[in-house]
Amino acid sequence: MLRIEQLTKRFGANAAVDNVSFTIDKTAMIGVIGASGAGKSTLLRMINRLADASEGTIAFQGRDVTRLTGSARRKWQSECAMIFQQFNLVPRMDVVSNVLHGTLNRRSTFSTLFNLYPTEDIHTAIEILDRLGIADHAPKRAEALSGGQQQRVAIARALMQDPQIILADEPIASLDPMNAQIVMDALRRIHEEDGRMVIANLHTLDTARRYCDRVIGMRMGRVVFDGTPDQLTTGVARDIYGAGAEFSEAATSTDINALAEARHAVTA
Ligand SMILES: Nc1ncnc2c1ncn2[C@@H]1O[C@H](COP(=O)(O)OP(=O)(O)OP(=O)(O)O)[C@@H](O)[C@H]1O
Repeated sequence: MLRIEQLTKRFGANAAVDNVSFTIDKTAMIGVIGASGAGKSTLLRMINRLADASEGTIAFQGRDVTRLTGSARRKWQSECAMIFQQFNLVPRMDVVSNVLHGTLNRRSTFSTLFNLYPTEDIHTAIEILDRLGIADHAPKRAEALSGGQQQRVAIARALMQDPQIILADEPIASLDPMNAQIVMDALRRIHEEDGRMVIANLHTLDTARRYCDRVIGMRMGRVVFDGTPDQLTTGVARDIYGAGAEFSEAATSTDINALAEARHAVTA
């Protein structure tokens, strides 16, 4: 499905991503972890073609997407929708219009200019918002929503593109544990129910273990771990983060697990 081969991105003398290769041969939810500066964002941005590779190839379903240009590149970008830590919504625009922005790549300049959306697209946008539990907020300005709700709007915008892959760059880094859980649950459900591949950069180990089928660990631009959540032991994590014996998992925790356990205790 997705084959990354010897992918490198250099910024001057610094290789942000250094000779990375891996294959994802079935739809899965993948977590990419690693310390700040390990190259996680650069990797995702290259897959989405927001950044160009210096060397190597990215192929999806046998098609090389590494050097697409113009409309072919834009088409690829809608096949692998990206969501970001800071949501990247238009704050003063209403929620449903933000979601409809997901169709920009396939609309004419004229209709974009005058905000003309087909009724069918408006219905689809509302259905997606409903699926994510935020249809009631459709007419509100995006800036009036909480962080967790805004991230769900961003996910809805991504789904509007009907992508095969969702690339999530630190999707919960700005959220409190409860909203982090809601957003991660939504991504997992989208993967399971729609069969979409999800690749998420995560800064916390517990989230990667809890939600992902496979975890890729990066350190200084290289892949230093590629395995299942079970294989991601504290010792392995220490190597990925380049930390010593003082390494504490708590430092990379969102407390999603603690929150889930607390809920379980209340309902038990
Ligand atoms: N546009 C750029 N110009 C120059 N250097 C860059 C640029 N983007 C990233 N880098 C460098 O590439 C390296 C990897 O950065 P990247 O943002 O991919 O890491 P990351 O693992 O996503 O980190 P974080 O978790 O802090 O977002 C860093 O050394 C960073 O300074």
